[in-house]
Amino acid sequence: MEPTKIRIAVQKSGRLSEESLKLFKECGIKFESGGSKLKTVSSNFPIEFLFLRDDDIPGYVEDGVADLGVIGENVLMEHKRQVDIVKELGFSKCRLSLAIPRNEVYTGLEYFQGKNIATSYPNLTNAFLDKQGIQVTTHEISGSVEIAPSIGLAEAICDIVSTGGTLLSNGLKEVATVFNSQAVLISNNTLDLAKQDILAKLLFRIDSVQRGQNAKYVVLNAHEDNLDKITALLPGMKSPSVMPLTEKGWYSLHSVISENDFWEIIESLRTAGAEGILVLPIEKMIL
Ligand SMILES: Nc1ncnc2c1ncn2[C@@H]1O[C@H](COP(=O)(O)OP(=O)(O)OP(=O)(O)O)[C@@H](O)[C@H]1O
Ligand SMILES: O=P(O)(O)OC[C@H]1O[C@H](OP(=O)(O)OP(=O)(O)O)[C@H](O)[C@@H]1O
Ligand SMILES: [Mg+2]
Repeated sequence: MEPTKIRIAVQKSGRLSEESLKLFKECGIKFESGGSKLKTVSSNFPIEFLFLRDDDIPGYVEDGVADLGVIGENVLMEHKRQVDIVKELGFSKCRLSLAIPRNEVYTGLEYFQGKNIATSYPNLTNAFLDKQGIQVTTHEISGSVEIAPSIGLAEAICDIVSTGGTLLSNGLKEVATVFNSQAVLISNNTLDLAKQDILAKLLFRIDSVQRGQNAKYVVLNAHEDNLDKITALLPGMKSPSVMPLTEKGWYSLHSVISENDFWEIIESLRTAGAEGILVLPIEKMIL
C-alpha cells in the first residue's frame, strides 16, 4: 500500500504564491514548482501540492479533495466554508476597506446609506454595514474594482488595500476598514489519524521557521565591569551564553533577541557598554 500523503492546495500564481512556496521550502520540503505543472509530489516529505486559483481552494478543502490549503482570510470569510484555520502564516497582509472618491466629504458610515458599492466581497461588505444599520446595494465584480466610481458603476467601493497606491492612482480615499486579513493555513475538519500526524509534523516545522523569523542571534563583547548590566538586558532562549575572550577581563556574549524589541535592546546594550555587536539571522528555532 502507498504510504499516506497529505494534499495541499496553494495558489498557482498571484499574491499568495511566492510566499507560500518560500515557506514550504524553508520547512525543508523539496518539490518542483513553476511551469505548467498543476500537481507535484515532494521528494522528501509526504505531501502533494495542487496549484489552483485561490477562490477554489476553500471549497476543495471543505470537500476533502485537498486536505490543506493556503488562502487569504478575506476569501475564506467571504465564502464561509466549513474548514479549520490551523495557522496564521503572517504574509499577504492586507485589509478590506471601503473607499470613496477623494473629493467627497465623508460623514461617517451613514455616508453609505442607500449607496451602490462595487466589490468582490459582497457578503463581508453587507454583513459589516448591516451590523451598523446601513443598507446598501452591492455590485459584485471580480477585479479592477477601483475603476467603478469613475465609470459610473457605483458611488463607492469595498476592496483589498495594502499600500493604498491603487486607491490613490484611481482618485479614491480609504474611509473605513471592514476586515484585516493575512494568509492562513486551512485544513479539512475530518482528517484521519495518519494525515493528522503529517499535519502535526508540518506545523512543527512552520513554527520553527516562524520563530526563527521573529528573532535575531546576537553576539557581542563586554568588559567584566559591565557584564551584569548587559546580561540583564539579554534574555536568550534560556539565558545568554558568556565565554571568556583571550584578552583578560573581556567576554563574548551570545543571545537571541525578539524582532519586536530589537532596536530598543540594541540601544540599551550600547549604553551599557556592549562592543562589537554582531546580528545574525536565525534559520530555524526549536524550543
Ligand atoms: N496588495 C496586496 N497586498 C497584500 N496581499 C494582498 C494584496 N492583494 C491581495 N492580497 C491577498 O492575496 C490574496 C490573493 O490575491 P490575488 O490578487 O493574487 O488574487 P486573485 O487575483 O483572485 O488570484 P487567482 O488568479 O488565484 O484567483 C488576496 O485574497 C488577499 O488575501
Ligand atoms: O493598496 P495596494 O498596495 O495598491 O494594493 C491593492 C491592490 O492589490 C490587489 O490587486 P492586485 O494588484 O493583486 O491585482 P488583481 O486585481 O489582478 O488581483 C487588490 O485587489 C488591489 O487592487
Ligand atoms: Mg482569485
